Amino acid sequence: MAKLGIHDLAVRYGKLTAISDLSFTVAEGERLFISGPNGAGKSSLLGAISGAVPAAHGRIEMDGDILSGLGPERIARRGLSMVPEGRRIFGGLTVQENLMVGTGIRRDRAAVADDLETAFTAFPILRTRAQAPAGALSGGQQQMLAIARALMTNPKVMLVDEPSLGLAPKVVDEVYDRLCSLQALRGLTLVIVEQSSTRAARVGGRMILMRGGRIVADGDAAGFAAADLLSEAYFGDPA
Ligand SMILES: Nc1ncnc2c1ncn2[C@@H]1O[C@H](COP(=O)(O)OP(=O)(O)OP(=O)(O)O)[C@@H](O)[C@H]1O
Repeated sequence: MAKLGIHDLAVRYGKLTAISDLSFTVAEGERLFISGPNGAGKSSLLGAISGAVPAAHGRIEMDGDILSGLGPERIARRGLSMVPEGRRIFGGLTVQENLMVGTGIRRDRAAVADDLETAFTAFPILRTRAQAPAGALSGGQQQMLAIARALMTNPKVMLVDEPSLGLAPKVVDEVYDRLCSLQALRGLTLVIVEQSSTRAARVGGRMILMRGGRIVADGDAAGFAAADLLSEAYFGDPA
């Protein structure tokens, strides 16, 4: 059974259709990149999966259970967490306080302590800066904090919206290294919005290319760089 199933999804904002007729599945442990130009509907897709954006139509399933309509908190409880675009960390809170923010929904306090330790082990800089205000971290460190915070709800599926945004290429390398190690360690299923298809090809995985709220291509990220599919998606006539 697929870990995630998206069936005939549509998202609308008033009269504007951001996503229509979108269907795909994600296997357990898969790394899926969602790419495409600005306004393609990538963030709306992640929003719909995480429950932050209501679907106008269609069905979203995790492990065969319907998530649609549950709302973000109940979806998070089921094991799906989101690293939002722009990180959205709380600059005035300490690094450790940021990590603890989402754990209120968990009753297993001993496991929360274990997960804090895992986060600190995965991102040693966060341990070093645990009591520092999160606003004092560099952009790359804030991205690590946002990823570590999403881990604190013990997810099985993690959605990551544009982790590269505003970061230098070397820092992006480091962010992806950590993300991939965590994926291997935890058996996570990852869905990552990544504007740069070259980056996706370098990291490796499957890639779905969106344009105008629809899927225009779906395949191995490494294969995309060579094909004309990308320029077609970015510059060709809308489907
Ligand atoms: N809250 C909103 N209200 C109205 N329209 C919205 C809203 N959010 C997104 N849109 C519109 O929906 C369409 C898809 O936007 P979305 O942000 O999902 O695309 P995207 O591929 O993530 O783009 P970007 O890379 O610029 O973030 C765009 O036309 C956008 O202007």
